[in-house]
Amino acid sequence: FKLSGVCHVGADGGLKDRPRRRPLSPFSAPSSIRLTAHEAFPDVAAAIAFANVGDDDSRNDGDKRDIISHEESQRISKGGVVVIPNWVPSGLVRALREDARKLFDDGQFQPDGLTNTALREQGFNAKADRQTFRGGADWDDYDVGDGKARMEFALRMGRLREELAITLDRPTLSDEGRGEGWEDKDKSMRQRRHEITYNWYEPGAKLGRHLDEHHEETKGTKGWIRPSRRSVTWLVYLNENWEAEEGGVLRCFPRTEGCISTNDVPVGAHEGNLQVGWVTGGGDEGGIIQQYPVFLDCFRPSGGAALYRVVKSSSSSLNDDERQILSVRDFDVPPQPINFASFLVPEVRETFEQISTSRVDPRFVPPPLANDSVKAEEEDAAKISMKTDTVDRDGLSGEIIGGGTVLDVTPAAGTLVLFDSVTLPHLVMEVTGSRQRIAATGWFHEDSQFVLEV
Ligand SMILES: O=C(O)CCC(=O)C(=O)O
Ligand SMILES: [Fe+2]
Repeated sequence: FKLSGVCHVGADGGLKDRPRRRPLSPFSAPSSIRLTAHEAFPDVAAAIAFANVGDDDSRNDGDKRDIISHEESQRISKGGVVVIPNWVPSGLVRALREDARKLFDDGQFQPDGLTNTALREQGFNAKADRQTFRGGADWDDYDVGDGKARMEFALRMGRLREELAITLDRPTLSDEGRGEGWEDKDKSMRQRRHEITYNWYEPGAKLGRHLDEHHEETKGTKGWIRPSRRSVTWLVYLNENWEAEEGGVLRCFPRTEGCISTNDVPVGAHEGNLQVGWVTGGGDEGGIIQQYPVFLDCFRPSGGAALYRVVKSSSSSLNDDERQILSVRDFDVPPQPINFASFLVPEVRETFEQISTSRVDPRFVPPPLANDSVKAEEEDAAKISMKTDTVDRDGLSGEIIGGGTVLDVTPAAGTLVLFDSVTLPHLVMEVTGSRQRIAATGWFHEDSQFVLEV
């Protein structure tokens, strides 16, 4: 085994003063996975851990780069999308693709994330809907497919998660917790804290615009149940030589490049309060329209909720941020569909953009409004086609709409995509070619703000 890369994370002297770094050995990759591997493969688990740390990926070669760069992780914090081609070595990509195919042939995938069309017709349609191999109990189940490749990949993702816990200053990302129901004899009840899955789109399948996580207070009776929530979304595509004409593009809706580069308030959550929108403010600097995340605090001393933005103080201490309350008075969060703008002071209301509304997110619609949502989806499709400008970054193209942009990512083998799970709407365009679109996808979790005792 190559041992040269064993200390690759610690070897970066530049990381020393980042907060809360935990000592990281190859074996501190998810212990949950390691334990199971030992159970199943007592002697190869260690071998994989070592072999993998020194793998021949150029990103880990002598340039002492981390598993992702500091700039890349800052892009997530600022509300951007990180896209890194060839992040997973091609041999591992091939093994995972073959594994997914085998699992699919064995009937191990389940329908998941039904499109609106399917909801209307009350049924799953393989030609229209995405299907998933749930990581829960099965990701490290050595009885099916290529468990060794899946573990090697899980270790790699575990190292990335540890890195993000530090660089994003989201310390509870590094908690490995087995997750809910792990002791449960019924496998289907078991859940990992950090989700890891394969997903599969037949030709014709697509996934509507959505967010991967929402503020618990907006979830009605489904809120405040789980001890952890989705924090960072990751996608790794497995499709060899995927061509643009084959469709299946991941369409993301980040802010503009200018806004991302000037944003100094971390997106997603502030002191446990999740982000629900954006507001324009402070005039435009050099032609750049600045937008700031708007957070929802539902634990105000009044017992009600308030919307606020964070104003960075001029002092360098991170704890000196001030909350600028943007709502007229404290309020009770109503049931869906929620229009947060109605609680805002008039000056702010005009530029407020809610991240997720029933109009732009088909999954955010309560059942009685299903027909409206269809209309909304059509309106939205029209809006998406109204392109006003284009951007080009690192060969990725997108079109600017409203206060944000559209960023399209081709699902090419080995490409890693990362973004904050709360702040970034996205969708998968229809697969128009004749072959399946296959990806490994997952969510790194951080602690929920709190959990209701039931
Ligand atoms: O497969 C993709 O590119 C995105 C999938 C997705 O958005 C999801 O599973 O939530
Ligand atoms: Fe998603």
